[in-house]
Order: sequence, then C-alpha cells, then structure tokens
Amino acid sequence: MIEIVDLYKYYGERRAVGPLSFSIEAGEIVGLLGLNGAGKTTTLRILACDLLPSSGSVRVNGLDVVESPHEVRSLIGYLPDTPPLYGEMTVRAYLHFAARLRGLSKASADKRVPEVLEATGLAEVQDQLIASLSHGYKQRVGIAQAIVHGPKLLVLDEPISGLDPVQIVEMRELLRGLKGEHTILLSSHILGEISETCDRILVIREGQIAASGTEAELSSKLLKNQRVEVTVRGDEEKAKEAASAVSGVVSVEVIDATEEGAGVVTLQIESGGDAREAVCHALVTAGIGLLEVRRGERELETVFLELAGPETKGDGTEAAPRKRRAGKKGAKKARASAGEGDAGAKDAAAEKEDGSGT
Ligand SMILES: Nc1ncnc2c1ncn2[C@@H]1O[C@H](COP(=O)(O)OP(=O)(O)OP(=O)(O)O)[C@@H](O)[C@H]1O
Repeated sequence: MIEIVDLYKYYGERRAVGPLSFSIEAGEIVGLLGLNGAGKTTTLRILACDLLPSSGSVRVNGLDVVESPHEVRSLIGYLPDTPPLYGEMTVRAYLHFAARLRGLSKASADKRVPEVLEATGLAEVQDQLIASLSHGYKQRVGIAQAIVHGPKLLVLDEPISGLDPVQIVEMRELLRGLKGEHTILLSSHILGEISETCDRILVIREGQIAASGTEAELSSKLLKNQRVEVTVRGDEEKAKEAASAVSGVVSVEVIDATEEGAGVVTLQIESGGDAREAVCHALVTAGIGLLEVRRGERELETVFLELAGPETKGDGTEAAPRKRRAGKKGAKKARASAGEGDAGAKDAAAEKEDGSGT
C-alpha cells in the first residue's frame, strides 16, 4: 500500500528526513514513533502530497506522489497535526462541506455523512458547533473529515496527542474499528499511546528508521532483561526471598506500592526471560497473597529512549530500576504523570518556517 524508498527531505541545507525507506501492507495499522523533530510530520506531509520530497520515491498503491498527486490524494485521508476544523460550523455541516470539497456529489455526500458520523461516534453531537466540542471530539471530527471520501489509506498526525486517558481508550477503539476498511499510518511521540493500537511500530530518529517491530519485539531486541512488577500482601522479606529464588530472576527490588493497605508491597523483578508465571507460582506457594502482576511501566519508556532518545547508549543497557520513595503520595503522583500525553510538546511545530513544495 505504501512504499517509500530512499526518501530525503531538506529544508534549505537542513536534512529533516532521510535516508528513509519502509513499506506498509494493505490492512496494517502502523505507528510512526519519534521524539519531537524526528521527521514524522515531514514524512506524513509528503505522503499526503502536502509537501514535495527532495529525492527518493514515495508510492501509494503503486502511484508516485510527485507524478500523480491528485490520484494519490483521492486514496488518502489525512489528519494534519492541527486539524482543519471550522468552529462556527456544526459537525454535520462541516463533514458535508468536507465531502463536497473532496469531490462527492451532493447526493453522495448526503448518503456518506451519516455513515461517517456513525463510524466515528459523532452522531450524538452532529448538530453541535465544532467550537463547543471537547478536544477528544474535535479529534474525532478531524478523523471523520479524513475518511469522508472513503479513502483506502489514513495518514494521521498525532491523533492521540492531548487526549485524556478515557479519550485515549475511545480513540484506540475508533482506530481499531476503522482498521478493517483502511490501512492506517499514525504518528506519536509517546510509545504507550500507540503500542496497543498499532500492529507494528516504526521508530524514527533524525529522519531515519531506527527500528521496527511490535512493542514486544522491540523490547526483546533491545532489553536484555524483562521487568515485571508484582504487588503482594504478606511478609516483605519472605516475598523477596521467594521471587529471588526463581530461575532466571536477576534482581528483586521493593518499590512504591501500587496500592495502599496493611502489608501491601510491590516488587520490581528483573529476569532473563518472561518470569511472570514462575514468580507468581513461587509467591503463592510461599503463602504470599498476589494482588497484581504487570510488566514494568518503565520498560516501554526504556525501549523508546534506547531507540530514539537523545541519550541513546546503543548498547542495550537500561535505566536503573525505580526505587521505593519515602512516601506513597509521591509514588501516586509519579504514576499519574507517567505515560501521559504531552499536549504542549508540539509548540515548536507552530513556529516552523513553511517548507511546502520545496
Ligand atoms: N517548514 C520547515 N522549515 C524548516 N525546518 C523544518 C520545517 N518543518 C520541519 N522542520 C525541521 O525538520 C525536522 C523534522 O521536523 P518534523 O516536524 O517532521 O518532526 P516531527 O517528528 O513531526 O516533530 P514534532 O513531533 O515536533 O512535530 C525538525 O528539525 C524541524 O525543525
């Protein structure tokens, strides 16, 4: 569906993208993941025929974006990082307008708009002014305008950015629901936002693909040890001893408990392989009450920073395990902010000099 070979994009002397090559099969949902300035928006704009490449080839369904931009545009639904919405229009009127703009006849638009309202969960707010909608609903309208002409490919620039946790879950469901009919390429700078949504992740760093695969594949490639956090109720020393005795476990640390309660502790366990089942078995056998088991939350961050971060070591080493803090309030606060979207992180984009068509 998408084939990019040796793509370069320069803004003046500055190389924003390249050499960049990747392909995406029809029906896939793929995440382009990179820190600010990595080249995500530039790549997506080139795909959406909003920006010309400096060199290289970009094909959508076999059509070249430079040679056949009109045909490519009709195949693509594009959500830019700032959705092109008109606040003074109602949702339905705006989608009708967007449909007509993309070449649908009035009759086709009349038929298509209710389908799109339904598919994006906007039917209830169709008569509201766009300006009165929450950020999450505005993002949905942005996606609705992108699919209104029935494109095969959706190119979505940070569709999850700035959404609250409930809206993130709803957006994931919306995107996965669209997957059947569309191939989707979306961008993000937060791994946790897209790891559950995408079939595959392409990590982009300085305009090049640094790695690709599922989140699990990226983890196993880059992290020597796996991390699991287990919350238990019982004797702390006994729990540590039981977990430490499991084959493959290399370290057991007591960290901030994920919940309050008498005798509740959380252990952060590093192991050579996936030790979740063996650790749970050992703890239960030792008479420890098992309350929660999950993969360490820093694992996601660590993988991403290994690949894309400014302090990439490139040797597969990872950050030190999270230690127990003095109080539990601090822990809760830290967890609440971990993995949250950074709505302000795109400020720089607004200040960019416009390099369209260069
Ligand atoms: N119009 C422009 N003129 C000059 N430089 C630009 C322009 N647009 C982007 N750049 C530069 O190209 C590089 C890649 O930018 P791009 O917006 O593609 O990255 P990004 O991964 O989308 O980042 P963000 O998440 O901050 O939007 C950055 O160094 C950026 O400063």
